[in-house]
Amino acid sequence: MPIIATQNLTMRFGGFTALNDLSLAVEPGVVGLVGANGAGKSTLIKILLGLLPPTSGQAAVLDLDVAGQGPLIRERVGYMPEYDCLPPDVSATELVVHLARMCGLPPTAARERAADTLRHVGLYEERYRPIGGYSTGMRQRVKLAQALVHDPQLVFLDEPTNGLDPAGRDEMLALIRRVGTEFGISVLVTSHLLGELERICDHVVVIDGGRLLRSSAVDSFTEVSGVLVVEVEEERDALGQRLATAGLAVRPEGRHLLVDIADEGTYDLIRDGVAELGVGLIRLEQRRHHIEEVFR
Ligand SMILES: Nc1ncnc2c1ncn2[C@@H]1O[C@H](COP(=O)(O)OP(=O)(O)OP(=O)(O)O)[C@@H](O)[C@H]1O
Repeated sequence: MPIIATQNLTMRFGGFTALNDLSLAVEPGVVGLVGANGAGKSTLIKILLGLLPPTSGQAAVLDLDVAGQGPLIRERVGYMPEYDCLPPDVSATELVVHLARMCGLPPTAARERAADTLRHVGLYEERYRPIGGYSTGMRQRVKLAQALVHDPQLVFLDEPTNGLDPAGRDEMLALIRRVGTEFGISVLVTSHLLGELERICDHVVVIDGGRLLRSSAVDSFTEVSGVLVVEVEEERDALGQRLATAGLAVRPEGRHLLVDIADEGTYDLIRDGVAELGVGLIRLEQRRHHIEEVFR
């Protein structure tokens, strides 16, 4: 059963079309929703939560119709909004316990669930301090915790890596992947960066100007290419010259050489070249496409 299905979904704000005849079906797993700023990602999420009635078309989440079953959808779906409106003078614990109580959990269960969830997202002692003093990364974690505290089947995460530095981004992406794999919760995560979603998603939906560009498994975006990545401990350029002299198409990229695979003999030529130079071979693998290349 698809977790999200839309049919000819269109959303107009006055004369402006934010979503244009969008039809898609998404299976459980970690799903990326990619598009430039203004592509319509947040609008789609609000429609899927039953908070914004579409101009036309249908949409269902977990087999529930957004038109009449919004409250049931929101019971089963967690939502991490793009912009935060976290109260600065309460602690993460107080906020998440409060939101768990609002979802209907009894007091003791709400406290236990909040503590577990905050630990899972990586907030420990600091969870007792007021949110006003938190870093952007900690605030994003609080937003993630409140989306997870009522044990949803599915979470919508709107730009969860916004404002994070590279290390913070990596940690957040790893956390999102764990939500999908270890906690068994399906995820719809938005980003304007294709590259970061490629690393953690099973499936990617790309929208542009409110229209569907592509909806496919990440594997099919990142098929192996006909290029080998070769990394040696030293003598990269000498190896490159040898391979070029032997007739191979070779070019340097960063610390590696990229070698076009002509035929099976290509592997033998690389092996012989490395052996003759007496250097250590660190990496020899077929390069995979990156999603970004598909859209370039
Ligand atoms: N309530 C509204 N009234 C008028 N226009 C709106 C409204 N909400 C969204 N839009 C417009 O619809 C388009 C899509 O907005 P949306 O927020 O869905 O984009 P997005 O892909 O989430 O981008 P971002 O990451 O920048 O928020 C934008 O051009 C936006 O200005």
